[in-house]
Amino acid sequence: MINVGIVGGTGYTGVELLRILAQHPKAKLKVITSRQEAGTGVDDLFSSLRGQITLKFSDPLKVDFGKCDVVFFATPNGIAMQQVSALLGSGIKVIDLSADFRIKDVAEWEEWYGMSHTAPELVAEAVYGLPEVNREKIRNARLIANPGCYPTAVQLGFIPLIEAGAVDENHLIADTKSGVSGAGRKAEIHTLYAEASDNFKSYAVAGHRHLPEIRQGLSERSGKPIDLTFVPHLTPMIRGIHATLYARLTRDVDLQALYESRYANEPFVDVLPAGSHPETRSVRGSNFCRIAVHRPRNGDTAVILSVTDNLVKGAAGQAVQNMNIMYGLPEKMGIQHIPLLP
Ligand SMILES: NC(=O)C1=CN([C@@H]2O[C@H](COP(=O)(O)OP(=O)(O)OC[C@H]3O[C@@H](n4cnc5c(N)ncnc54)[C@H](OP(=O)(O)O)[C@@H]3O)[C@@H](O)[C@H]2O)C=CC1
Ligand SMILES: CC(=O)N[C@@H](CCC(=O)OP(=O)(O)O)C(=O)O
Repeated sequence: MINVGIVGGTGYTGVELLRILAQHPKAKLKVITSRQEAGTGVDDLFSSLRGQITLKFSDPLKVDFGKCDVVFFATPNGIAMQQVSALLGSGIKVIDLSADFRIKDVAEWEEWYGMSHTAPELVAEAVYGLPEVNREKIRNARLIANPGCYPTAVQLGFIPLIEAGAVDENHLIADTKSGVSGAGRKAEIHTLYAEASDNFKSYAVAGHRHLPEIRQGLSERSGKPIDLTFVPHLTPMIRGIHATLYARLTRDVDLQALYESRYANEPFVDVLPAGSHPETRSVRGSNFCRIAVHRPRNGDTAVILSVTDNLVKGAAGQAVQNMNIMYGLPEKMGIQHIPLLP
């Protein structure tokens, strides 16, 4: 069994980790923290977990992770980096769902995240937890930087085109939509029901912190710098990411064949039949990324549609996928949930 700790067990990604790991055949939850709910029974706060988890939330400042093999951080940016060094030093592996270790250029990270990095020496070692790209590195990693929700959907959508060198890589466009749970389980005006339930809006058009993460990942696939315009939107739904990606083709390519070939052996990337329009509800609660490719009027613009559940493939499910790989388990173990329909 893998003894697991979760820091931040009451947030949306933390609760998704609880949902998944409570039924994971090889995971044993040992520590779950929450400052606000310390001492409360997990299943008292989340009745859907009744009969699944008997632990109480621990105070993160008083907890001993010594009995854990791996600790997941489902905490705001800037928290994991304060604790990872000590955990690694104790032989405990870390899977960080925050952005603390995703961007290799520490100065760039500090600029976008507005804080000084307290563990810069670990950034180089951290493995970016996108299995479709880094599976072999993930196998032997001590520290995983789990990708963000938008970067997961956008990179999986663009990667086959970038690897094939088939597009103008300096004028990529990512038009992305997220459910409100992407903002986290905290009281903010813009995520209140009265504000978000009957509204649709773009935000951070001038620059979103996922831009450097996506640029880093796609530039690595290309072997040279790429650039893209990334525009996120907040949609009146709870969970889901829908990315509409645009790229100008620089040579003729059979998009359907390219994507089917690239993702043929990927357990969680589903390339839909030609002409499809993937819906976020088709991945709700599951670890799948469903992709459809289009070339309107057979012109020189590729339109790629990519959908994920921001809390699963965009966060907790991908984190457990990475854990499975790190521990030599079947990659789909514990994350084979079929989406809830309709
Ligand atoms: N929501 C999403 O779709 C995605 C989120 N992420 C990232 O994952 C991380 C978690 O996101 P999300 O679950 O939405 O966040 P939430 O705001 O929903 O939850 C945050 C959790 O962290 C705990 N926490 C807050 N501050 C501290 C602290 N100083 N020390 C220890 N624990 C703390 C909170 O509990 P308490 O305050 O009681 O301790 C809570 O359990 C973030 O970095 C986010 O950017 C990544 C991909 C997708
Ligand atoms: C709707 C919404 O607010 N989404 C969040 C995405 C949060 C996320 O993915 O977290 P990381 O920054 O750790 O990747 C945002 O746009 O900031």
